[in-house]
Amino acid sequence: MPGGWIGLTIAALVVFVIAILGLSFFNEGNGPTISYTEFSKQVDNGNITKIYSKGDAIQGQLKKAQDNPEGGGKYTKFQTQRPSFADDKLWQNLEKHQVAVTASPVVQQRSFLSNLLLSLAPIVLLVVLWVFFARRFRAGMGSAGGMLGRKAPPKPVELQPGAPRTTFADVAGIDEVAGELNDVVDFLKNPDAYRRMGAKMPRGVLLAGPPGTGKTLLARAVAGEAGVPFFSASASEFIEMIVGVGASRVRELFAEARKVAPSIIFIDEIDTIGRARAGGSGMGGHDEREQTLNQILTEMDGFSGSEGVVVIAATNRADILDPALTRPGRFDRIVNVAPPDRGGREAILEIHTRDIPLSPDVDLSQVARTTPGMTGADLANLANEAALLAVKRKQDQVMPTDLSEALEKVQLGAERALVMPEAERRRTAYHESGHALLGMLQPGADPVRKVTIVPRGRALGVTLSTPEADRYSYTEEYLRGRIIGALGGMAAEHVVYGVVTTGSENDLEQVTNIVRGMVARWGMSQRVGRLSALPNDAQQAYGLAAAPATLDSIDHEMRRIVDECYEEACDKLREHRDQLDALAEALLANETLEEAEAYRIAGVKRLE
Ligand SMILES: Nc1ncnc2c1ncn2[C@@H]1O[C@H](COP(=O)(O)OP(=O)(O)OP(=O)(O)O)[C@@H](O)[C@H]1O
Ligand SMILES: [Zn+2]
Repeated sequence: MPGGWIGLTIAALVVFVIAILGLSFFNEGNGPTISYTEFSKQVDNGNITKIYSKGDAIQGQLKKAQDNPEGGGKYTKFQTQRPSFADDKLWQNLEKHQVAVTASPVVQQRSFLSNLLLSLAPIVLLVVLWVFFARRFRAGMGSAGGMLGRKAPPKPVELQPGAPRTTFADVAGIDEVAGELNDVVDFLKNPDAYRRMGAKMPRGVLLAGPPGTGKTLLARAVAGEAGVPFFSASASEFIEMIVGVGASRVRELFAEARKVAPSIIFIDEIDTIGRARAGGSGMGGHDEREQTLNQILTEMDGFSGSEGVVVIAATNRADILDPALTRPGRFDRIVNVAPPDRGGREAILEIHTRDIPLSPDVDLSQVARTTPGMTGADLANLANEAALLAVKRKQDQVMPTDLSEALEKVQLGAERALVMPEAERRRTAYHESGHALLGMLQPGADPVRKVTIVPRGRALGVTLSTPEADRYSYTEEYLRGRIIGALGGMAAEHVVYGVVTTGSENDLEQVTNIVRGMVARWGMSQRVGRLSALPNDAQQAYGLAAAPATLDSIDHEMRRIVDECYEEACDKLREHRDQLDALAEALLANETLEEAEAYRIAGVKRLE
């Protein structure tokens, strides 16, 4: 247990310091140490009154004070050491000068230092005990730390009862996300109602999204809405500490939170400890990470679910997280926090200019239009920079020019390109419109729920289609429709620009998966026939493998189907070009279109 050796180290240091102090204290009392030559001279001069000797160590007193060889005034008391090889007539000399000599036997006496230590032993014991109990006591209070290089752990931030609370009103542009967190708030407000019904609440919520999208803000808002204490820690702080401390800090944090439950624990940057474990245990830092992660998982497993402690974690790398973290009963609720669209940006700007006097000429919706790609943090920064400029210029209001100059500054200062070039936005708008329009036109296809050109992860835009009800099997027509829809983005770029970009990688992956299944697994190609032409593991274990000729025809058939679908996609888009244009323009203006809006703009009646 680290506490033990930390305590011992401290005690040892304390003893050491006291010993040094004690030594110098004793030295003071016995005067400076002078050379034996100097001592002999004083004896010859008859300037010694008495000495005390123990072995060859001599302490003594002068008649007349001499200049201190160590500097700092005069001395009368001194000490010195007689060299073992000295063959002077010391005794005769002392006698001659009538020096009083006292001596004590060497054998029975311990050395000066051990004498000192022995006399200090009770004190040392007390100090050790004190340190030990103080540490235990402090650890029990959940705030150990501050001693000897041990980094003081972050103190849980509880919301002060009187302090202004963060609420959902402070969060804008991510309404869906706030909605998803509403039942967490509800639960925290009234855990008893849930307990009575035997309902289990999610223990962990994972907020996933790029930096600055308001994940921390959201977690605070959940606490604020529910009026419960908020404990915040950053996962990286756990592993910066010395080995073994990360896990105990986690334990402390959860213990504190349980004491005041219902409450929220927020763990930022969970990916720093929650990365998928690369096989095999690595070096020290690695183990520390794992121990800390395991402790978090253990604490979460320990929840009965009705204790009312909800853990909210944030990451911008949800893709690399250890699957153990997202298992049921842990962070089983993943909430994606995307950068805001135009409407969202306007709302965020409104929040962050609440306390800034704006000139009536300032049009926030115009500012929102010119800031695609910016996150809530970027916009908060923008508003602040504009206010700073206005102050510098001694204006009493923020003018449109302040905002546009602040925007330039913010964009220049930001490392990443905040704003997608207009040409690329337009191309993305066409790409997504292609997916969406073909999805709408395809009979039997899943309805288009949402189209957006707000980037998510590595995707520049997203078209979301989900079925009305669960599907258990698929017709060939449906699968072709899916392929056509997936090729819609590339086809739209082809039709509108005549060239294609790299933006269709994921689409093509999806297409390949579907068409491989059609040809090699589901018997939808006459040429390959009704057989499972890509053997599964079990079949392979029996040595079953597709013949080269079969592989050839699979390849041929996959290409044929995809080529046919691509032709059809391009033809359809050419035929419905004005609908495609209308969708793309609407996307450029609004960035996100919901289902009803999208169908209305495309002029397509939803096929039931
Ligand atoms: N949706 C939003 N509405 C209002 N303000 C926002 C929003 N998103 C971010 N902000 C502003 O940006 C600041 C920083 O956001 P926050 O720290 O919550 O982002 P984050 O997603 O936790 O970022 P990181 O991943 O870097 O920790 C907030 O304090 C707030 O002022
Ligand atoms: Zn696409």
